[in-house]
Amino acid sequence: MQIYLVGGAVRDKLLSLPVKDKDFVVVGATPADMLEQGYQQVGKDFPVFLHPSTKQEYALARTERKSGSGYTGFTCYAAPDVTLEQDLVRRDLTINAMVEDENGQVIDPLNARADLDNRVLRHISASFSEDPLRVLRVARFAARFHRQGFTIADETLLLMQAMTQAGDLAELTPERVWQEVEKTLSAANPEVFFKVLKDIGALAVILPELDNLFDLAVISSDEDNDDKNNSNLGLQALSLLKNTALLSSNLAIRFAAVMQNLGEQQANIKALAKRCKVPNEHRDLAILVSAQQAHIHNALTLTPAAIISLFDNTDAWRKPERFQQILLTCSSSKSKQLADAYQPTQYLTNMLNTACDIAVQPIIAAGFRGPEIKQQLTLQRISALTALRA
Ligand SMILES: Nc1ccn([C@@H]2O[C@H](COP(=O)(O)OP(=O)(O)OP(=O)(O)O)[C@@H](O)[C@H]2O)c(=O)n1
Repeated sequence: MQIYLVGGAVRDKLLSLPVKDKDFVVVGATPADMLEQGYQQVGKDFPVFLHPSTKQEYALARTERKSGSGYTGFTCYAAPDVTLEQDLVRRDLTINAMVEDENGQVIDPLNARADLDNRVLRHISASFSEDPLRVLRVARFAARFHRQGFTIADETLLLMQAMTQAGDLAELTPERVWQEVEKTLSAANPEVFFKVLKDIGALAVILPELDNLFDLAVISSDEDNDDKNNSNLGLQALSLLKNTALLSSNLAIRFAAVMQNLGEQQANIKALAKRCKVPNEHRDLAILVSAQQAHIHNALTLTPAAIISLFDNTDAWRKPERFQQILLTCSSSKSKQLADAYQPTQYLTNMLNTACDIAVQPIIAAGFRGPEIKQQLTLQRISALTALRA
């Protein structure tokens, strides 16, 4: 049997990027050969094995044909006579179809190196369309490798568009969509993913709530808020995401950034989050940002009572770290200002620290009971903020 390193690890190595997972393809072996050597079988449908000590994935070379609809509608043929080239041809992109042998020699039967060198994301063959998830994967790779200069080949973009128009994406469950979105949110330029999907009509299918924003004009006249290129709320959402990605790698913050223009339509954030099983932390941050951003942008003009309400509504008392995440997400909307020049951050942080200094024990000691305690606390907090502003 011959064993080769394959896929993302070879690609990332050639791009001088850190290699995360190592996948291997095994040519000329049977499942029995693998088990005999101590490998553990993990794939039910595919012959995939874990190495006895490293636990890395070793898959027998296989050919795949789509036999029905859905994720499981594949016929897979793995046998010792499947060649390396046959295994590579069934894959998605040329840059993902190079291997490295045990001596570190790159083997490239599909001539993928040229695409890697020219920074092109190109599908390998028409069988790309057998897996609709690949439409999202290509958009994700475009987001991840944008900084390295990668663009999608015209013919690949056309195929992705054709697959979308043919309704292929309906096969994707919301959970699989979210898995790709989540992976994308950690990419260097997550906004590119959404832009690619918008351009080919796929965003309307997988995230219609976000897609609708592209039909809504930007109405704010706030000078330093508006990038002239942001003619609609969708484009503006993408530029907010772009700015936020420069400020934070936190996925909840990045998710809240791209959702924040749903503003008035928080029901849509809830619907999207429920359908896609978005983690609660992400959902809650997105809802709070979209609900409170207008108040936060105007923090310097708010009355002390309104500031205390803001802290109540965001539960800043019990969750000061999340409150900082809300501020960070809001700060990214000021595209011409750096985040540390966003005045509400320092201002509200000072206010919160001051209000938090009011202790509850003296209020109880003074004889207040039940709901009166909260009322007194609020009054004293408001007085403290009024004194601070004076
Ligand atoms: N829908 C898919 C999923 C995977 N692959 C192939 O399987 C390899 C491994 O897949 P995966 O680990 O998901 O992706 P990587 O390319 O390794 O990228 P990442 O760094 O995101 O894991 C890919 O390189 C690609 O050759 C494919 O052709 N079609």
